[in-house]
Amino acid sequence: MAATPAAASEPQFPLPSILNNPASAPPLLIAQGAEGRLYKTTYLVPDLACAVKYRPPKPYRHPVLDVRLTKARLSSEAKVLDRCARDGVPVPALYAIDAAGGWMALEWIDGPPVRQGINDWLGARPETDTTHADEQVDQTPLVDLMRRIGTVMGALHRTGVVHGDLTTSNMMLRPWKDGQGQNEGGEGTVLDGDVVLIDFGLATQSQSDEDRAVDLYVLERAFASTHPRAEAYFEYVLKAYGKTFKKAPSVLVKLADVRMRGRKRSMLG
Ligand SMILES: Nc1ncnc2c1ncn2[C@@H]1O[C@H](COP(=O)(O)OP(=O)(O)OP(=O)(O)O)[C@@H](O)[C@H]1O
Repeated sequence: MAATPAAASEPQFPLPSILNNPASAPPLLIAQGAEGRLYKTTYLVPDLACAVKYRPPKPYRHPVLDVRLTKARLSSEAKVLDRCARDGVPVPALYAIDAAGGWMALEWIDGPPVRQGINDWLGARPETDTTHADEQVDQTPLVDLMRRIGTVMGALHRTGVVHGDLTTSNMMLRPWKDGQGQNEGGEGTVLDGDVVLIDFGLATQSQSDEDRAVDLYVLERAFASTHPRAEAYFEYVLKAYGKTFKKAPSVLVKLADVRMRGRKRSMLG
């Protein structure tokens, strides 16, 4: 969705003070979902961009219940972000939170969602390029990205967190510093960047193979429907994941069960 200045979209609720502060850049509405809104502004100093996730009050809910629910959800999201950051899982840094006020301020990730990177990459290539993953030397940057996704998923699971809503829209590509990771000719591609996981609104803490396998399955399904031309590349996510922590191979075995159940369910309608 295209970003619009917040003032132009006339919210029917007062914005929290962090978004009205004259010392910060005027908030830009980046995304609006059923639960919340995502604004771009600045934090503390004019050149530190930040993302403010705001969950406005829900008029259809009892106000006491509404505050409790919003507070619980934001606190749980913040706790997960904190845990990930502590263990080196790439997630946006948490700058500030007012759970009762319904908002948290996060590091601004200055890159596109992985979904957009992959679509741009595929869009610049003829259809036939992507059918046989192993034979396409030209697709190396895509294979590399798939491996980076698998490694990040492994880091997340190793830390005891399952995301709960993994899609290529909930991963962003944080640009590399000059020269980092570029190929020999020094040329960058639309797939460059560190994979950063976002949107932990449905995340839970779990160490179970089953929960981890379902997390992978959700991503596998989302990947196949969002990027059907690149479906064959998903195996690189799983191969990389399998090498990340001791229990990863047993999660992959469990994934086969989860897939089977998924197939049965879709056959039964
Ligand atoms: N830290 C960030 N930096 C830059 N852009 C971000 C950041 N976090 C989110 N975005 C952008 O805003 C969009 C929505 O963010 P997010 O998915 O976290 O919110 P949401 O869908 O409203 O959350 P929820 O599913 O918990 O209601 C993302 O798809 C992404 O484009």
